[in-house]
Amino acid sequence: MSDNRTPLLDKIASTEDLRRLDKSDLPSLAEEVRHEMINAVSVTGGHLGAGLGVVELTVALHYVFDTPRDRLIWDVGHQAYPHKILTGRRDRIRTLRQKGGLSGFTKREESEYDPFGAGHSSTSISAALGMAVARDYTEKAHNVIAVIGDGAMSAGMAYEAMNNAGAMDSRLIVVLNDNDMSIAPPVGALSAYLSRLLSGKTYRGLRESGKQIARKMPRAIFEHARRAEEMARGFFTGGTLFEQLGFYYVGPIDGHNLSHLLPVLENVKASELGPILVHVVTRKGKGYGPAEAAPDKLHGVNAFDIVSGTQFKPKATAPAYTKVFGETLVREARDDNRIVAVTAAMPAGTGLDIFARSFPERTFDVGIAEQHAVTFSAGLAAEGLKPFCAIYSSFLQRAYDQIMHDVVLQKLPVRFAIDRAGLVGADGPTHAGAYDLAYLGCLPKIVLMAPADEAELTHMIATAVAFDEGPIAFRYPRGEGVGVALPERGAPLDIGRGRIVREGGRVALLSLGTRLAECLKAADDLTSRGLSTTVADARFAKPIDTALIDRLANEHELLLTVEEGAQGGFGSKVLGHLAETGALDRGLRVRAMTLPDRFLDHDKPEAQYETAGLNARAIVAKVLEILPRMSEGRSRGGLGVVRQIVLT
Ligand SMILES: Cc1ncc(C[n+]2csc(CCOP(=O)(O)OP(=O)(O)O)c2C)c(N)n1
Ligand SMILES: CC(=O)[C@@H](O)[C@H](O)COP(=O)(O)O
Ligand SMILES: [Mg+2]
Repeated sequence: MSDNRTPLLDKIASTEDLRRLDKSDLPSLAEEVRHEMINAVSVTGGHLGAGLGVVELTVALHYVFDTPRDRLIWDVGHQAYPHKILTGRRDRIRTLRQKGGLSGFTKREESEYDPFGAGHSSTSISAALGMAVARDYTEKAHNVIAVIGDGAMSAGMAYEAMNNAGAMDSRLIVVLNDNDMSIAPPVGALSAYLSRLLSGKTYRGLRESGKQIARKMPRAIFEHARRAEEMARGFFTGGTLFEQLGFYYVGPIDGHNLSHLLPVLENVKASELGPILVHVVTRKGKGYGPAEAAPDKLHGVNAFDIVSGTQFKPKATAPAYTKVFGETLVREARDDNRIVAVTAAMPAGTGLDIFARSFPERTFDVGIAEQHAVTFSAGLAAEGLKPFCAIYSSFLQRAYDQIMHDVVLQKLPVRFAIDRAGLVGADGPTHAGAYDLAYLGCLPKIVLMAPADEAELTHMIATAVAFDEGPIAFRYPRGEGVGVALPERGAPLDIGRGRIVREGGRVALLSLGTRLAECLKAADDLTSRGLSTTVADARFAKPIDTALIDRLANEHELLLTVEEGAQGGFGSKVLGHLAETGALDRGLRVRAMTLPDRFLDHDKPEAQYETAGLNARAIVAKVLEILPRMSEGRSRGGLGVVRQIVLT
């Protein structure tokens, strides 16, 4: 608060206003931002701990740098809520992740202060380097700053970017926000290295870090000496990894102490050095007890009670698919010691935390490194183990070449457990599991399954355990199952065989995955309109069950496929098959219902499916849209009664 008790935040419409404040006001401003953020997220839910940890850093960066002219890029973007509050979006902060509201990540369309959109991790240094090189090329002079977390720093892409940046002299500032946490506790040698880096050093304040920078100026002199100096520092003084990669390392700095942060950032801004890495140490969840105490559990939250930190979770009516996966895999692994599990920094998100509790020595968290996770799994499989590589559908996109080149081409029996398949709600388009059916379905010989409910998931896990001939994948959505009884043990399925769930006469709905429940609702509705409807569960997107498809095609007037995936997936395969067999020439009506060919914004999942036209209502509408036309055609041939039935 300022002296007259007007909140400082009320005076800040833009970062220009922030920069007009006296430095002495900044700690109070930071506290206000923190309270504002806690308040907002307590209502909206969202990513809590990461943003709280960078409140002071955010204030300092906008105070020192001339944003948006200077480009500030937040890695992942899940920590950008304080940034949004300070960059003209405070009035909409309580719309975070709600329909029509602010995105939970940075987004170019949303603000000029978001020069690069994110959601997936470890892209910031590459993007920032590209922007820095473009700036130099166009002879501009602004700064480019990437802020990347210690977790995100575990991904290969960050090193690809540093490798490139370290060999160039482009002025680029990377702030490493080291809170010693990923979503789960961080893993790997780099994390251990950062801890060692900290343990030997006390925080550097103004004088020390000022010296760190001053040592490296002026640019002209430094340019000549640069390589020699780097080598000397690297070899003789045991310089940091970052220095050896060609960066100037500044830090470690207490990221909650504005009187340390500001002068260091000012020095960094004033320097003309090539890539600089500022190592800032923060605490995830800072300033909110429950988030500090359990940074993993309060990484992402539902709406919550601020006093107790208790989250408001709707009562579950069925177990989550993720939990069913974790528990089923434990049961399978008790009988098969070749089963091992791989996660890329998402043990709780994928349910492998459950597996890890029973089999810690058979669980491998490789960090945010999906590409490595896949090829590492390929190696495990090559030696006869049964790796279950559990990765969210959208993050698996990262590892496409590894899937093709390291797994599928070599026919290695890696089992892909693809969580968050389909629309995911508040995380929006970056996290939607829309494409796996298309991007995996075109790979030769891969087996691709999608359970209709949680019991089917247990069967598919058993199928994957039993299947040793090559790669096999099963994809399932975020959230709860449908509440069916779970079998004691899953039973392996016949590869490539679907099932009829309900027999009808005129319309056939062929569902892949958990839209089956919507298909059954649609079938009830259609039947009540006189359109007897068969519902089948394809189970396999690859190989498709051609016998089942041919039967549906031969015995019905209209065949609709329904899947929670983009165009080019299961439906395309069915259409291709029917075209090939001549069923289309014989007058069969076929439609593939998929996600639309556009990105869908964050919203509640049910609302997203309504927008996507992939629920019971849309299925019924689609059938009614096609059959009147069909009945008109048929009526010329004497089936006029159809029209009458449909229109009632
Ligand atoms: C490619 C990819 N894999 C996994 C994730 C899931 N994820 C989001 S944030 C996060 C942890 C990031 O840790 P860090 O960079 O240290 O940021 P912090 O949350 O600690 O601030 C993970 C694993 C992701 N967003 N992108
Ligand atoms: C930022 C990020 O990528 C994760 O935190 C993600 O939001 C988790 O999603 P789930 O809640 O579906 O695990
Ligand atoms: Mg971290």
